[in-house]
Amino acid sequence: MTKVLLACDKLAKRYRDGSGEVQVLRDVSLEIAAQSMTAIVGSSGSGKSTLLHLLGGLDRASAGHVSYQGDAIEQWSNDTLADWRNKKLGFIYQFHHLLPEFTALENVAMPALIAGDAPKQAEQRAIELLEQVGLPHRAQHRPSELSGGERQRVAIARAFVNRPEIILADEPTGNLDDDTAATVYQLMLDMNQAMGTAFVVVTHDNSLAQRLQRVIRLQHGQLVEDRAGEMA
Ligand SMILES: Nc1ncnc2c1ncn2[C@@H]1O[C@H](COP(=O)(O)OP(=O)(O)OP(=O)(O)O)[C@@H](O)[C@H]1O
Repeated sequence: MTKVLLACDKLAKRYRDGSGEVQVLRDVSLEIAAQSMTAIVGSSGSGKSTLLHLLGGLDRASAGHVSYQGDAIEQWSNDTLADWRNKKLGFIYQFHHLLPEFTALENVAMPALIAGDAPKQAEQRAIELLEQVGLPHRAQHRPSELSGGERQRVAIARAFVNRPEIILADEPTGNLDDDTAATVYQLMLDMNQAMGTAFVVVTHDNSLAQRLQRVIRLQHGQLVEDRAGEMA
């Protein structure tokens, strides 16, 4: 049986605004298996980013549960959550969020240093990852000296530095042209194959989503479709 890494059960999220409550997610239950690749699609405002944030413990649900290997994360303290996010999860965003004053190498090494790795060890791991994403020659460049696709590849390398079990990616190719987006997608598929890291990828792009193993669709905050993609 496949190991379930991350799961949510009857998840709901409501926001209060001036005129009352807005229900952004309702009754979402799903399981993410180890080493799997899942796309979350749906129109703008359907709740994709909200779901990803709840799965990553970046926000708290209004109702329902998120569990990691069977442990309900809402029971954890903020310190435990932060430690879990640093060591077991990787995050990739639409805008790379690289630190502008640091080199590509330093950006990739940063989460390893935060996790307590020795600087030499963190640097060595960052060099290996920059090689894996095809950018060893850009290690000493700052983000402003890199192309959009290169920055996103550095962000992918950074997401892997602490050997996470799962990477949550929010529109990782949303800011790239079609060809660069396809290359970055292929890189994520290759990294999944090479390291067995699970991915949950929020995307607007149905054709890229279709290249993953599983495609989940949200509509008005509800899970309306859960089907196999091409990779299945
Ligand atoms: N902090 C907040 N307060 C109030 N409403 C919010 C808040 N965050 C998100 N929303 C609302 O929740 C809904 C879902 O937002 P979410 O960002 O999850 O959608 P999405 O599917 O990721 O959209 P997109 O594809 O445009 O990024 C939207 O209607 C949004 O306006």
